[in-house]
Amino acid sequence: MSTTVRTSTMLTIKDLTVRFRLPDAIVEAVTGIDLAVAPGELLAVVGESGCGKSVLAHALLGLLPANATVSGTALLHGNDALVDLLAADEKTLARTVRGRRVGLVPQSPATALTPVRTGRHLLQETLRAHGRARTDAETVAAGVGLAPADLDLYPHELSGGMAQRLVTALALAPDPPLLLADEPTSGLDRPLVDATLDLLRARCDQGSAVILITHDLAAAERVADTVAVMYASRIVEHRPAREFFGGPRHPYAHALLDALPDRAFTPIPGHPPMLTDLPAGCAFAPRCPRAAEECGSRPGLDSDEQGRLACHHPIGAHR
Ligand SMILES: Nc1ncnc2c1ncn2[C@@H]1O[C@H](COP(=O)(O)OP(=O)(O)OP(=O)(O)O)[C@@H](O)[C@H]1O
Ligand code: NI
Repeated sequence: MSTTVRTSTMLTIKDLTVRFRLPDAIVEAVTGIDLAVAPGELLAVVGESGCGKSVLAHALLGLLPANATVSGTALLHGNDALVDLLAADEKTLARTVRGRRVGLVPQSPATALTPVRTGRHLLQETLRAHGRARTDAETVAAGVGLAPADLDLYPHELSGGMAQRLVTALALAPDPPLLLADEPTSGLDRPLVDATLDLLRARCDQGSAVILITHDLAAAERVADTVAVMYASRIVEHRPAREFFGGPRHPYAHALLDALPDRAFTPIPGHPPMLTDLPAGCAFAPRCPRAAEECGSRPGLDSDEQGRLACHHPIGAHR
């Protein structure tokens, strides 16, 4: 973990907002996200189910369905030309961005894999498509704990955990400078969880940037440099991992940590709000032990000593 301020950036997201049109409602899936990630940085994006984590990743790669409206900018830096991922056309995204400059470990590996090809075929095809034909598929597979024999299986013959490892290998194979890993450890046993996390960490240490989307706070604690907490489509806290795990300031972030088995193991009462019907004020207020009258107006995401926080009554505030 590192608390140093980085000067270069790999991706700069400004005011990213995603709405889904439904026949009788609008889903406020992602709202006003400002976020940056630097080469060598592992940013963990955490939060309960349905808070907008996957939609954020899909927006960056132009993978949202037709009922979505996206606004904002997402500048991808790096050795290749600067590109705004939110303004780029499908041809640019398909030819130069997806896979090559920005890798995605998708959340649902089973649906992401072509059913009629073995893992070996898929991996070799990916390596070839990205100019890495001389890289051995078995070596890449070994990195995620897949044996050579596993590669000869078809997707339907893979266990959930094996499919998960295969999609991770497929995302890593082109060696993208930015990797979006959406719940890459789901369905894995603890040793494989740790091995996958350490693999992502190693990529960062070699200079890649990784955005790790996870509901597993323990995973984030193991490898993240920075943590962004999402609640009801917005970032509510963002700071270096060391400070975050040492004592988050947002009551929601605190509750998330308290829910961990090796901490208080206390579930958060209630449920997140419906994204079709968000309250005007702080979205967490109805579940928050610190909520007061001011929380009826929504707090801005303001900078504090180490990061950013959106809360009228943060933990550790001297007032
Ligand atoms: N195509 C769509 N049309 C309408 N609503 C959608 C669509 N895709 C996603 N949503 C909604 O957007 C919200 C955010 O979903 P998202 O998948 O980003 O959540 P998440 O944080 O990744 O949750 P999980 O941890 O369960 O993966 C959810 O309320 C979801 O129902
Ligand atoms: Ni998701």
